[in-house]
Amino acid sequence: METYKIYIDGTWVTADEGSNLEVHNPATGELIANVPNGGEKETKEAIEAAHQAFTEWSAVPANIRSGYLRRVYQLMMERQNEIARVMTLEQGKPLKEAIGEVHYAAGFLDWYAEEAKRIYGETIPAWSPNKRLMVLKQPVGVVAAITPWNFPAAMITRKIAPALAAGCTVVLKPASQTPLTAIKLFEIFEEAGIPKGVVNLVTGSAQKIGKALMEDTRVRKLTFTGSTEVGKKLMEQSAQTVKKVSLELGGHAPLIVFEDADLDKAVEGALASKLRNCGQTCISSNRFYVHHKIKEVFIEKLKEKLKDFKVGNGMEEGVEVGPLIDGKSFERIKAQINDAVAKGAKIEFGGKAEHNGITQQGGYFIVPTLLSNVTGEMLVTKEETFGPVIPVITFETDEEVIKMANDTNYGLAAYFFTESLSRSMRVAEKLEFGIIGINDGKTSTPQAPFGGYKESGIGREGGHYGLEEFLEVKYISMEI
Ligand SMILES: NC(=O)C1=CN([C@@H]2O[C@H](COP(=O)(O)OP(=O)(O)OC[C@H]3O[C@@H](n4cnc5c(N)ncnc54)[C@H](O)[C@@H]3O)[C@@H](O)[C@H]2O)C=CC1
Ligand SMILES: O=C(O)[C@H](O)CS(=O)(=O)O
Repeated sequence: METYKIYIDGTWVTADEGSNLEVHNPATGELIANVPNGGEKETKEAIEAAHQAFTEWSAVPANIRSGYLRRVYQLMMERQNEIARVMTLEQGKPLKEAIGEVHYAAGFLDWYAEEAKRIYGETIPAWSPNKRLMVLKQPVGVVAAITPWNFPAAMITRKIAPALAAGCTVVLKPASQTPLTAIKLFEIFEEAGIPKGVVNLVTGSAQKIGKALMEDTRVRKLTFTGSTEVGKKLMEQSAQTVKKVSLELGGHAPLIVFEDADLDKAVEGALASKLRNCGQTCISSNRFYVHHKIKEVFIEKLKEKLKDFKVGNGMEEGVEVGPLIDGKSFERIKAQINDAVAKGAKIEFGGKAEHNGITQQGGYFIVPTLLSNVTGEMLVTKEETFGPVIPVITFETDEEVIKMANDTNYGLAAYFFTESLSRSMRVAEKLEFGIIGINDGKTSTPQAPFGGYKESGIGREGGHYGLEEFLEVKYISMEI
């Protein structure tokens, strides 16, 4: 069994205590690797390395920093099969989807290699003839990045690419379920020649590593992707040293099918936004609001398509829906389905939840489950699902469905299908969500701002917005 190392100050090292964390294959439960169980000591060493490297790295000319990012992009694309295979082994997503994620993740390097060269300041006309006013953009400093298990490559590059482009240095703590993809990326960072201390990787106790990062005044920025619950905890901890924060948190996306929708487009969009990564994404549609006049035909069309989806081990040819990440997710989703049925929902398709019983660390599969007669009293309409469940709720008027769609503390993504231009603008403006898909269930792309309203987070990642999160604005007033 391979035991990997963590990357601190340009060196691969083990954890001081010598203990390791196990990594399991969620499709089979088998143990696939060990990684260092790092804690406060390793985290402080990583922060010191990033702090020491910052002065030099932030002074590297933008076009040189851009060159490093470009080299990382090239190496990721050359190694895409190797990275994808590791991702499927530790996260479970089908290999084809893993390749897609590597391309998406590399896309942030491609985008920020260019953005690095366009960090412009400005001059401002002074009101006094003997004054000159100007604005500089400067890197915020040492960045703490904490990432989730569901997109083990893209959530890392969506943070590290803009951070390096801005001239920041980084300490990353990846999810304990998916450290191997992070290690692959750091092998590439090293091969691309990124100077020692600029990027640092620590695996181990989330609480200990998080606490050390949040308490340290040298860490000036937290960028976090994960649950709203953990995001709130980290936001509280970062307040003690007033760090800048970017939080990409949970979601509970509505998907609305209006009476005039192109139903084939709506079915395609619904499945794309629902079954990607087995529904384990923060922007997956969670609530399907369908106009009552087209509900039956929509459900029949969905059922027809669902029959084609093969559930199984992501390494197998043709599998499109992999396993859930762990037993906790499996139990939560089963409970949501059972709660809905107990309160009157009908299982139109799926509903079969099976565990191959090998270990508690894996083998959890849920067949995509389509529920009708769903009402607002059911858990599926209130709690984030993070799994392949499609609850269908009917509506009659635009005002009614917008009210229901907005009735959540989340505000990340929302989708709707209509052929009316005026309805498109009216509804898009009234939905309280940071990402809106109109006749489109696949909205994520490196050049666009990703982020949410309300308890789905603070700040944006991607596009030029994502770079601003790692920059300070400095105002200079000069008397001449
Ligand atoms: N808005 C977005 O872009 C995304 C949101 N999510 C949300 O995250 C959840 C699922 O992902 P998970 O990884 O299970 O979320 P999670 O919040 O449990 O973990 C996310 C990361 O935080 C770390 N962490 C957990 N407790 C911590 C603590 N006390 N201090 C420091 N770090 C800590 C974990 O080890 C992991 O690296 C879902 O709610 C999903 O909606 C997930 C991915 C993307
Ligand atoms: O973890 C997630 O859900 C991602 O942020 C969604 S995406 O950006 O990979 O689409």
